[in-house]
Amino acid sequence: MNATSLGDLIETQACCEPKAHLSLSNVSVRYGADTVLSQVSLDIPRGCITALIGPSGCGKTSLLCSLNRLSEHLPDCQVGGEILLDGLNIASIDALNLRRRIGMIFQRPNPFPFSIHRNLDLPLREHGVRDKAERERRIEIALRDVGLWDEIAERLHSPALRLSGGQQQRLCIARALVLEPEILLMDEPCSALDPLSASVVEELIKRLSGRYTVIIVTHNLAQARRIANYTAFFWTREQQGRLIEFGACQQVFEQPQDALTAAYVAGRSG
Ligand SMILES: Nc1ncnc2c1ncn2[C@@H]1O[C@H](COP(=O)(O)OP(=O)(O)OP(=O)(O)O)[C@@H](O)[C@H]1O
Repeated sequence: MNATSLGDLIETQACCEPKAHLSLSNVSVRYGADTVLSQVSLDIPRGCITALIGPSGCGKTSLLCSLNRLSEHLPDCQVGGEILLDGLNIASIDALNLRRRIGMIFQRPNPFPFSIHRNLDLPLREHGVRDKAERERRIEIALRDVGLWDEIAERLHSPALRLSGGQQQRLCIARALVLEPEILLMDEPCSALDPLSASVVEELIKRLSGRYTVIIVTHNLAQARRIANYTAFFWTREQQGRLIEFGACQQVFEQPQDALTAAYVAGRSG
């Protein structure tokens, strides 16, 4: 991998604290006998947006799912190597607590088939927030954070599935935020939305950086350039996904160190 140290990278990215929030060492992902991602070592900077890019099938989603151990629920999936969250191995963290700290947003908005309010109240209850006033406080803050409060405050108890696709996706982001996470994993969060809703969600992701560490999988290279501070480029070699290059977004797009990266970001491959 052609990457400078995190300290060097941070100097070019004033928005970020120089500490790694997640540290990956030799992470690999297998489904049964097939290794689909091999030997990924990467420090994810705190409070920044890191985009994972690369052609279809190179293991971006598999990597994302291993970061909050969602992969444990995928049949035959085995994750090797070490993933540290603030220096602590995620294998040693209780899974419910880990998923509170590391929220996930999927490609297709997936609100629960309940009211808008219950979509946010339920996770709070599940995570043991017993005080109703506290739950209401957090629900309002989360809805304000995603810019939904003014749009839906009058109909909090109406079905979430009646919201537009873009509003549903923002509700799903609020559902993660209401648990006061540190990290948000986003798997192509805009790709199923119409262009206007996609740009609203993209703006929201930009606003969330700084407060949260965001790791976003995107096929939209223009989007990665617009919103990411850092970019990790993956490629499949010998049938295994590999991290080819990681660096400040501008460097990866404008001065890639690897010929594969250069071809991909220029649209000549993948
Ligand atoms: N649950 C699963 N069981 C078996 N193989 C899987 C599973 N999920 C993914 N794979 C395989 O792992 C490889 C990597 O898939 P993954 O979805 O992680 O790649 P990706 O880079 O996110 O692709 P895309 O950009 O198309 O979403 C692919 O060959 C895929 O077929």
